[in-house]
Amino acid sequence: MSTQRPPVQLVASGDSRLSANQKCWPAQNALEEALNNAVEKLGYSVQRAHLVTDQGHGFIDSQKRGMEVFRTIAPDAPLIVAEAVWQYSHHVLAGLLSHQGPILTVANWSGQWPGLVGMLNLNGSLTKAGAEYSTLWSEDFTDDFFLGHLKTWLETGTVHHTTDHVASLEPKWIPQLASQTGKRLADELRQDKAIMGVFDEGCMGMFNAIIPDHLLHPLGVFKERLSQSALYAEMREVSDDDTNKAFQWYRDQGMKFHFGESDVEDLTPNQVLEQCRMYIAAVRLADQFGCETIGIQYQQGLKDLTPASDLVEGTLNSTSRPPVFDRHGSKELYAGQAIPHFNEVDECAGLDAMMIHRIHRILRQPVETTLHDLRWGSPDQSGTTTQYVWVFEISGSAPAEHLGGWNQCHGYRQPPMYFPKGGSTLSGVSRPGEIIWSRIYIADNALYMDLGRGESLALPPEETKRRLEGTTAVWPIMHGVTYGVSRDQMMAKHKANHVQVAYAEDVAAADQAFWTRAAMATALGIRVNLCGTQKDGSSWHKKG
Ligand SMILES: C[C@H](O)[C@@H](O)[C@@H](O)C(=O)CO
Repeated sequence: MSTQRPPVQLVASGDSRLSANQKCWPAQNALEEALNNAVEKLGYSVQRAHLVTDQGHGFIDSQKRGMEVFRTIAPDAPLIVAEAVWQYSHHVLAGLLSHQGPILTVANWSGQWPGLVGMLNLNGSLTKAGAEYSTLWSEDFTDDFFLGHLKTWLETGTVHHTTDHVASLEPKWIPQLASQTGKRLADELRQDKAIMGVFDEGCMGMFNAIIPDHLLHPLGVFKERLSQSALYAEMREVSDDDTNKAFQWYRDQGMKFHFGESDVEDLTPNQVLEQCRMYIAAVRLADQFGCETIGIQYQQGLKDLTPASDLVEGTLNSTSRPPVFDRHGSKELYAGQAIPHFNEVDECAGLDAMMIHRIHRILRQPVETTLHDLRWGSPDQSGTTTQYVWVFEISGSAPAEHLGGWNQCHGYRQPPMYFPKGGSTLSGVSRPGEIIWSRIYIADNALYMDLGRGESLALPPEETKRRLEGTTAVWPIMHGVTYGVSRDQMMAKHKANHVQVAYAEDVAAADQAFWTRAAMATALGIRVNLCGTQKDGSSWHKKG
């Protein structure tokens, strides 16, 4: 039956780090086997467009390799991009943008490696580029949701997901006070302007994370393009005394570093000292260039020079952090304030964080915010809730305030396959509370914001352990619930790399912050989508 039809082509984009590609290859192999079985059951066949190399993995591991592979693929062939791992979108973007046949991105519903995140990054990048694609996910590729959609794609070349949980915001829905505050804050930003410091744009092929200047400038936000070499040079200027004081500060606050002996496998005090230097250097550069927010790319370039920047990033996002003085020791910089940091230079998240800070400051709500990956999700097995619980997790840091304070924070070594020079994570479990979640993304040459409400839940230790062990246990986690948005709705509408989260004191305060953000974003010209429902299940449009 299958022999009559041309085979579906399959490509797999990977990391650019050989160590990660080799370690994660077995998971990709297992995904492809299950996926091939599903396609074959439906009467079609799959052909891999590139083979396993003598390096011991079958991933496209660079843009160059991606272009070579795509030169061999018939331009109109049906094409699946299958992802079980974190991948760099630019490896395959060039080929996908000129491909004329139907494209399907697929990930396995597994937290083991960030494959879902990799696929979502690719989806966001294709969306920004205006490319047509369909997308699917599955736990074992035998469920009806997956097989039904796969059949449709094989037969018609597209899959449609209903997104009726999303409403395009009409300004008249916004309550008056929130509308006025949001508009005032937007006017201030446009009038006074603000600087976003970007340490090496284009982190890890995240095309979707780069906001084109012509979309950013009308908001009053301008990029200062900084270099990670400048950060490294500034680190070398930080005195041993200042470095040691910062290290002592973490210990005095009760942060628990999990040290070992081996620099290759374990976290060592020297790695943390280097991170303290980086933290001080980053604050000084932010001050020198007048940045309201900064983003450090870190994984490429910096990872071969110094330990990972996560501890730095989480610390910058915390209001309570080691004091930093200028080089002469005369003036404390950004005293009493967090300096919002957008990990992996996700500029969309950076813009969002900047808005959150301005809004939550005025509303006297917690300003600390972070992005997370939509890493995985699983129904709660502890009997605490019947709501679907996401694993919001990011690759190394969250603000200490989210994790319940510094004495609840743990510093573990970053996984060696990603970070050869180690570095401490800023890990822990996010405290329970009401949250506002959001994601800014680019489509149709415009900025969009999806906005929703939800909750960070407390789950018993065994359930937390299950979730950590099902993902990357050394990274910080939030047990996230999204009001009125199911797992598949959340996935289908996700066109960003990350999800941004901020807390508010209670339901009313969170709703107020939600509406004020909607108002500020609208006044800035960002197109806002309200997702899901209020906490009590009622729709957003009835309010206001
Ligand atoms: C270390 C990995 O490469 C991470 O960067 C990846 O899982 C992400 O967090 C992507 O947002």
